[in-house]
Amino acid sequence: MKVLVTGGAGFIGSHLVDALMESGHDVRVLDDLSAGSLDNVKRWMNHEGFEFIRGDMRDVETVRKAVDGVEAVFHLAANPEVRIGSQSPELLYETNVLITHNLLSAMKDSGVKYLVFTSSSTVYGDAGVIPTPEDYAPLEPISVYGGAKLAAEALISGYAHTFDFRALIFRLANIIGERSNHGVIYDFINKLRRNPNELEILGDGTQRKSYLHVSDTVNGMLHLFGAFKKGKARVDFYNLGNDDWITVGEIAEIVSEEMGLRPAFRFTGGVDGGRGWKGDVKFMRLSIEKAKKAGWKPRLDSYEAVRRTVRELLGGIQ
Ligand SMILES: O=c1ccn([C@@H]2O[C@H](COP(=O)(O)OP(=O)(O)O[C@H]3O[C@H](CO)[C@H](O)[C@H](O)[C@H]3O)[C@@H](O)[C@H]2O)c(=O)[nH]1
Repeated sequence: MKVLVTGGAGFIGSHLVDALMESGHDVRVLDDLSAGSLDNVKRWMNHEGFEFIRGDMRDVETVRKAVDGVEAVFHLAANPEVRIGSQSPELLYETNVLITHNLLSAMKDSGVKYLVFTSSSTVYGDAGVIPTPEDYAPLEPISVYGGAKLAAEALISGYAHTFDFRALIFRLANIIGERSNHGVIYDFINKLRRNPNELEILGDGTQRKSYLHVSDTVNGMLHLFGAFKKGKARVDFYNLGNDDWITVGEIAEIVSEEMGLRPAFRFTGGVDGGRGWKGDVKFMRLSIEKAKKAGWKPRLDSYEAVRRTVRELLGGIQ
């Protein structure tokens, strides 16, 4: 199958590209390299069946060229920073909603049959039910980022029903692993490299969320896409996460231990009752029963995924 991966030079995208190439698909990547890196895909650069387009999806013509001739689009291009919502809401709109609309607009005049989208747990906001199932309502995001992801989901559903393609939407927990270049583990490692004696922790450290390793994420996406293709649903939704969860304070302990340090922890206190920033969901654990029933389960729990990621980012595991 010939596929387009938007954001394919990014963190999750490049791991997905590895898996797709390894299973013999033809892969075209569209990436503006704003957060991703050519290094992440360099092993495929001179490979038959691999094509790289550097381009910004805010440009409609770029997107139109990228979808030409592909059967499926994996849409991972996005700005993943929840925390910038109060300073740069327009940027989150453009890099999550506008680019998705440009993609849908290009897809309606093309032969693309499937769209796979990486949405986020943040669409649930401060969910009243934990673990939160896919049919939880009302969806009330508390960040501009979560709102942008939900808007993108809604547009995808509307376009899929109107223009006869099928869409699979993943609501991801906190995804971590090799090549990630943002988020709590990356931040803690960098802070401790700068000052090994003290670690600043945003919020009160009790923020508790599910973390899923990128290898489990990509396995889940491809397994469930295979199942989705055999089914009939026009649009379907799956949470991908873990059955357990871990606090930011516990993550700080694991990072310190793996770096061989015993820093003093300095909690900033944060906003709105100990959140790291405005819009930071404090408690997040998704129900993954639907994905499990379809035959997927994570290999690493949240604690194992965090420890493995710390080792990967420190350079121990390639
Ligand atoms: O230096 C830091 C950085 C983060 N945190 C805390 O660590 C937790 C996790 O923060 P991340 O930045 O790692 O991740 P987010 O929960 O904000 O969001 C991540 O997971 C979401 C889904 O759950 C989205 O998909 C999003 O794109 C992705 O970055 C937060 O509670 C935050 O307050 C700190 O205490 N100190």
